[in-house]
Amino acid sequence: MSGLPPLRDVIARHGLSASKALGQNFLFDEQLLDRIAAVPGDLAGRPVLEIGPGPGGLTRALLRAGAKVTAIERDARCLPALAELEEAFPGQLTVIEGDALDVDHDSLFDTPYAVVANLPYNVGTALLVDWLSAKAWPPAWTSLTLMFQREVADRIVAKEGSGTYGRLAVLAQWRSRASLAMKVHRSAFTPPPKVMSAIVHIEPTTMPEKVSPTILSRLTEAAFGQRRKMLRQSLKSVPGAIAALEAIGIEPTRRAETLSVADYVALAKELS
Ligand SMILES: C[S@@+](CC[C@H](N)C(=O)[O-])C[C@H]1O[C@@H](n2cnc3c(N)ncnc32)[C@H](O)[C@@H]1O
Repeated sequence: MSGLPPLRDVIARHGLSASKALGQNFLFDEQLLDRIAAVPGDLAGRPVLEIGPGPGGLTRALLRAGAKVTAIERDARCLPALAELEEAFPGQLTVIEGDALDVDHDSLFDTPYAVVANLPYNVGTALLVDWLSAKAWPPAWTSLTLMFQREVADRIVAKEGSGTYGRLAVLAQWRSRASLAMKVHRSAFTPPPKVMSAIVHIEPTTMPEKVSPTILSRLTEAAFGQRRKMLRQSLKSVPGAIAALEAIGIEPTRRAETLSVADYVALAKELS
């Protein structure tokens, strides 16, 4: 949008040197930021939770798209730059200073909300696991649009048979649809990180009936914990699992990564 100063100027004016400890790699390319903000679909008038707005590059793009953004940022140095955005888009932005891992996100919204974030790797994965483990399904979030290291993005969307397929793929796909929305080159960030990135987009689907999330989690933990072993060995620690394999016609000589997400769901259902 016209009227906003270039992001590089905002950073210089507020002295926002990127902090390595906070995993800060900023995006300045406003066209790229607009493309990321378009991934969740039309955001006009919709509530959005943004984690880690930093100097506000992605925040601007979300505001331009008409979203009503609630943003949680840990680095107090960024707040003056974000306050300028609050002024430029009256009534559209609320900023909360704090650690996103400590905030109850659902309590910030009265209606379902989309999540959009460019986060440091470890925080992003921890939050992703929390969002995907929501007790109520469908959850309060309508979609997750998240930047990850390319290798983590691959693990989230992986299909059976691939080397990156594991617990994270099953968790992200058993009651959601997860797709790789966009690859982002490391040179798009300032400073550039060592590795490539990608945006993953996740939407909840119908939760399979009569499947205990706890049992599903226990199964994938045991199976992928010893992914090179045959299931008859790796699943020994889960009571009833070997019999359940046979009951649904899965050869116990197979290995964890050969079972599809649907196979794990069927197995968990048999045990639930
Ligand atoms: C990779 S930078 C992205 C900044 C900006 N969204 C962009 O795309 O240019 C990550 C941001 O997350 C913030 N951050 C890191 N850990 C956080 C946490 N636990 N809770 C909230 N924000 C966090 C950092 O301070 C930083 O502003």
